[in-house]
Amino acid sequence: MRGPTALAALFLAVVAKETFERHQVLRIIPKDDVQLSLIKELEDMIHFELDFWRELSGVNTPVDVRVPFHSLQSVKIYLETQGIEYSVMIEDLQMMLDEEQKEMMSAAHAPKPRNTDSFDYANYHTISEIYSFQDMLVAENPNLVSKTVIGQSFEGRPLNVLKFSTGGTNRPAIWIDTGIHSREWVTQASGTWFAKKIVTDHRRDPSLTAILDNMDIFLETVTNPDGYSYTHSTNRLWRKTRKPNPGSRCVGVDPNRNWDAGFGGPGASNDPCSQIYRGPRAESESEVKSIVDFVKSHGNIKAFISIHSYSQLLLYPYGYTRTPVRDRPELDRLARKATTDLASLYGTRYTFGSIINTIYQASGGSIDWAYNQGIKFSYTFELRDTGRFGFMLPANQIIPTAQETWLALMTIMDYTLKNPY
Ligand SMILES: CC(C)C[C@H](C(=O)O)[C@H](C)S
Ligand SMILES: [Zn+2]
Repeated sequence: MRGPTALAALFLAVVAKETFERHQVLRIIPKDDVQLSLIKELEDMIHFELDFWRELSGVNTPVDVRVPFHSLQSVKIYLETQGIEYSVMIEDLQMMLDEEQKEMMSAAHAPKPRNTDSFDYANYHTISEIYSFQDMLVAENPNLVSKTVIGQSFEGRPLNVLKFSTGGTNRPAIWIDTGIHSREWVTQASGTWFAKKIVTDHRRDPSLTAILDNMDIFLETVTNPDGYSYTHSTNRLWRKTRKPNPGSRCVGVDPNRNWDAGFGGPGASNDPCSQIYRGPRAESESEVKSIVDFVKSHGNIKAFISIHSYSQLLLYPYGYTRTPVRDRPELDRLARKATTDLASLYGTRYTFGSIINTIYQASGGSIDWAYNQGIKFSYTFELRDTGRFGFMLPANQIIPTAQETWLALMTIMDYTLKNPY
């Protein structure tokens, strides 16, 4: 594209992008139930346009919230007059975004990778770069990797799933998804790294070879493509899908509240403007329904792992109820071993436990649905970090994050192989 059209495109790109000058991310620590309800009231003050990065959970559990500059003074006065302790986690969000953009722009000038060996795993990529990576990986490894399109997003993008298989028919399988929340960029990047790792280590790592001699792995790396594309084009902090909500000016459904598991209960919102809007009905989002249909038609998925960021947590069901799952002791033991193995590489410390006891109540979540389908080893990861950068994790942490997470994934996959059910 040359001349005026390129200039117009650049102008549109600059104009279209939402900016976050002097937005701050505050970390609020509610000390008691009174302060919890005061923060809940803050969440209901929609004119403040608060974006909760970590939802309200319990006493002494941090709540992270992005506060637009126009609300900053009022919110700080509200907190201070109520004696609610807070700290500034991110001073100026736009400065972090500019830094990230600069890194991406310099990486974008690098020559296009001709193969998956020269792909730049240490940087964030656009959806088209990830799609072409997927096609290169398939082309380079026809005997191990294939691509299945399990459906289309609302805006018509393919929902690509990479299948890693050494043969057999309908073997027991592992499901891994990354990027269901589009702003959690380290997860799509880690998923891309996982895909290459499987190909690199197959026939070299005895544990992975044993897994692939007996099981298949299904990996969806861009699980919310419309949202991911929107984080590049318009709003870096977009979390939901991009389907308009009839009767509302607000767009999108939280794809991790849209599953048929405790759907519509506490821990989701019926407000289309909420970041945790559950949608008009369970499985209303094609990005969710496509996975549901795929898992049901496959019928032999033995582990379901959904990867998010941030907070460094390994979570198992349930999120929608305090009732412990039947397999809680086993899931807890496996989570302990997986997080220990993860920490063995760089010392990254994870907390583990059930969703509702470890982070907050969340209804309509993917792994609750998977567990209720009979998929015992259902886990949600929350990757790095614990809030210093949050969703804006610097690209130099992509590979270390992926490497350490892979150790935990191998622990879970190896255990699944050795404990058939
Ligand atoms: C299982 C839930 C609590 C995971 C969480 C969310 O969907 O809110 C992500 C970490 S964003
Ligand atoms: Zn998430």
